[in-house]
Amino acid sequence: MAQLRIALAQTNPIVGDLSANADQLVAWTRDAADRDAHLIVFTEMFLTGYPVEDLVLRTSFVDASIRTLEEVARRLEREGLGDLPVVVGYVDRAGLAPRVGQPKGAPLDAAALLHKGEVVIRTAKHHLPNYGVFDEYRYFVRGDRLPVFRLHGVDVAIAVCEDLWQEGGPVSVVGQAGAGLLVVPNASPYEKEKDDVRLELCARRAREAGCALVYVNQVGGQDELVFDGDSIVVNGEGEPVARAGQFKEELLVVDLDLPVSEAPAGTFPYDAGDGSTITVERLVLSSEPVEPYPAVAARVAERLDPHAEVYSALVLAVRDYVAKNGFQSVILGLSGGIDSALTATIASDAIGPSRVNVALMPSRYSSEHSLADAEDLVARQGVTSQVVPIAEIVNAYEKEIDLSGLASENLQARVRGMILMGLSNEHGHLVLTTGNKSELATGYSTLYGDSAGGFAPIKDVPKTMVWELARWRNGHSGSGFLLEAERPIPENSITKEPSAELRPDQRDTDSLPPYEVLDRLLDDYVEKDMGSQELIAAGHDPALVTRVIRLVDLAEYKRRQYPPGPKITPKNFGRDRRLPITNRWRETTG
Ligand SMILES: Nc1ncnc2c1ncn2[C@@H]1O[C@H](COP(=O)(O)OP(=O)(O)OC[C@H]2O[C@@H]([n+]3cccc(C(=O)O)c3)[C@H](O)[C@@H]2O)[C@@H](O)[C@H]1O
Ligand SMILES: Nc1ncnc2c1ncn2[C@@H]1O[C@H](COP(=O)(O)OP(=O)(O)OP(=O)(O)O)[C@@H](O)[C@H]1O
Ligand SMILES: NC(=O)CC[C@H](N)C(=O)O
Repeated sequence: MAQLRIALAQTNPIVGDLSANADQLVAWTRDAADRDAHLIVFTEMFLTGYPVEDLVLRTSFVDASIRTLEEVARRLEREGLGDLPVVVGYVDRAGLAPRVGQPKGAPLDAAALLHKGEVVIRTAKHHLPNYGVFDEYRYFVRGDRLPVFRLHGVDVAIAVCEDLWQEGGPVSVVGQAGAGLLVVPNASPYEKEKDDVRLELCARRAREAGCALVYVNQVGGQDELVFDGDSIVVNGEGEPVARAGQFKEELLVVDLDLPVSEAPAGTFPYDAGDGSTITVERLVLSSEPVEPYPAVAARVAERLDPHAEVYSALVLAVRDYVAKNGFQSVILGLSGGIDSALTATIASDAIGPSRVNVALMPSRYSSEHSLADAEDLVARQGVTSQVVPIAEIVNAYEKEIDLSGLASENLQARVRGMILMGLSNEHGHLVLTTGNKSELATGYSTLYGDSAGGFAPIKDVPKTMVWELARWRNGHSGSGFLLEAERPIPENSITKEPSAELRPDQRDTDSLPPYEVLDRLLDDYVEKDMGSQELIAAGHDPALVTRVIRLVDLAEYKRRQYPPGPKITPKNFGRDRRLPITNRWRETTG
């Protein structure tokens, strides 16, 4: 056996900023070298960021990715870091080396090994995820090899993200190739409770391969996705030996005792068990085991509880959307209700209350407690507020154009949307949209009104979870967020009955069933894709099934115009659920 110290770079790359990502790579590699690591592993497509979507279809982008990789290898050598091998993800193209059956030049979701100023290994993801939020058949061709490099006597194999999740392919030949360690760069987006799935997956693959496994995941927000980190190291029996924290950058350093190999270098084809042939390419970097040294205690970070996890995902998503898109501040309409209260709190926790602006915009139908509850939140959190009464603006509008009923109700929401966009234009604030998933599902929002804005932090949070998160946050001050206030959300905003206040005494339940009933039905229809017969068989009221399905189906056009917001459930509106707007398919109940 031989010891190796592995550094897992759980980093937050910026999509498209290749030079900033390269700078990060050098800085983290220096840190790993200072901590005497023998190998550092970065995340999938770290140099380009992930996902880069149609950027990979541009030759200039792929060229820049390859050029950046080669430059950073040379730079590491120049800066005295070339002796520390670096595994890093980037975008390459097929055809630089012969690959059977692949179009020359098609993009690859690639990983490389950098050593002594050179790119010594180039490989690519074999299994391309093409479900849920992933579209990788559109972008990439598959890799067909498993590189194995000998480092201080230990054979280390490299595979990329989805290769772990599917049977067959490179991971299935790791055991046959006799590797002593498998390292896997990942970009695995967050969804509730996915950390349990990942740990189980890593453990199973390690047992199958009979070797330790190092799983390095990205962290940070990228449009609708948020990456939670949760990098993991398991031993050959599948037992966890180290684990990074969630939603934070971290250089996780772990010492492993690994078997020494003497297999000869060379290239060998293996039947991968999925109809493909995987070529194992062996390279020897160094055969001499390192002198035994005192191991550092590995960190096994505690898991966040389910509410802390979702809340942290939302906070990180807002923080990164704001920072990565160059905003200094945000603005939202604060009604005294729970949706805008939770959105304001997430924003304060993400960027600090001094950068959060709220507009209190009472109308002729606003209840007294609405303004009082909104003012209460402002006082608790110290956000910057302004009161803009809308009654006169609405009156002036109605003097010129005759609107009644719903059209007149919606006008109020639209006037508010216009005020927020005006303040955004004037001061450069990002407008946060406050709708939750139950409203998005049923179309319970006004186009160009409360659905206006730039980023929608709680759009994937069902209303019942909005209340749960608000209660959780009030019970967890000092959880490491930027807002220091005790109980930042007014109790009244949590306990009062929800109302859009667009007409006197309006209640959400005038148009919608109680949210506990609605959310259960939406979960089955939207997330589990059950048809009407199945929904009724599952115990939902048939009349409600017909009504709610209709609302959901007819609201597709609204959802397409809704701002992006972070995915936290297994199926968000957006990348996970794509339905035609012009669509006459209706579920029947009989
Ligand atoms: N297929 C389609 N493709 C493209 N556009 C389509 C369309 N069907 C209708 N439209 C357009 O959409 C318009 C109707 O949509 P929209 O103007 O939004 O209005 P609408 O959906 O009719 O009304 C808004 C609903 O949301 C509720 N609301 C409003 C504000 C806040 C809250 C809350 O509590 O959060 C609830 C309100 O009580 C009401 O039930 C039509 O006039 C038409 O122009
Ligand atoms: N009086 C108001 N002042 C400021 N903003 C408002 C006001 N009323 C509504 N809004 C904005 O419009 C959004 C939709 O609010 P509305 O009251 O119609 O329904 P809601 O979904 O119950 O939201 P909330 O729980 O935040 O009240 C609010 O979240 C808020 O951003
Ligand atoms: N980037 C990837 O290949 C990610 C796919 C994988 N199933 C995950 O969510 O972790």
